[in-house]
Amino acid sequence: MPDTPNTAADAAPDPVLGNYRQSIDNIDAALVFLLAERFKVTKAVGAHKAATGLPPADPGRETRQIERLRALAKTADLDPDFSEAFLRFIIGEVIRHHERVQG
Ligand SMILES: O=C(O)C(=O)C[C@]1(C(=O)O)C=C[C@@H](O)C=C1
Repeated sequence: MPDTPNTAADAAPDPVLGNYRQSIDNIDAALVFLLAERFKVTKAVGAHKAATGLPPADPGRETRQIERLRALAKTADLDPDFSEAFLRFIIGEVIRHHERVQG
């Protein structure tokens, strides 16, 4: 996976902190690629919805996604409230994209 090098400002004099930051940078890069893939798919979904007259938002689907993500978060020892807020933020952005496509 391609990555941009750290700036000098990121370089930590403490090697332990430096190693942690290297992992954080790798994880952040993965998140960006994962989000890019998700938005590629939702862009296609938005085009499909516009072409077939489906509404931008599907609240039932969102409820099921959030329920599932909250359960996964608990299993992963991640705060379920944070996970829900994160997913709601992304879905909100997707719905805005869908609405723009529908005009
Ligand atoms: O699954 C859909 O119908 C989508 O448009 C995708 C998505 C999502 O981002 O996951 C976005 C909006 C909907 O309200 C539900 C889910």
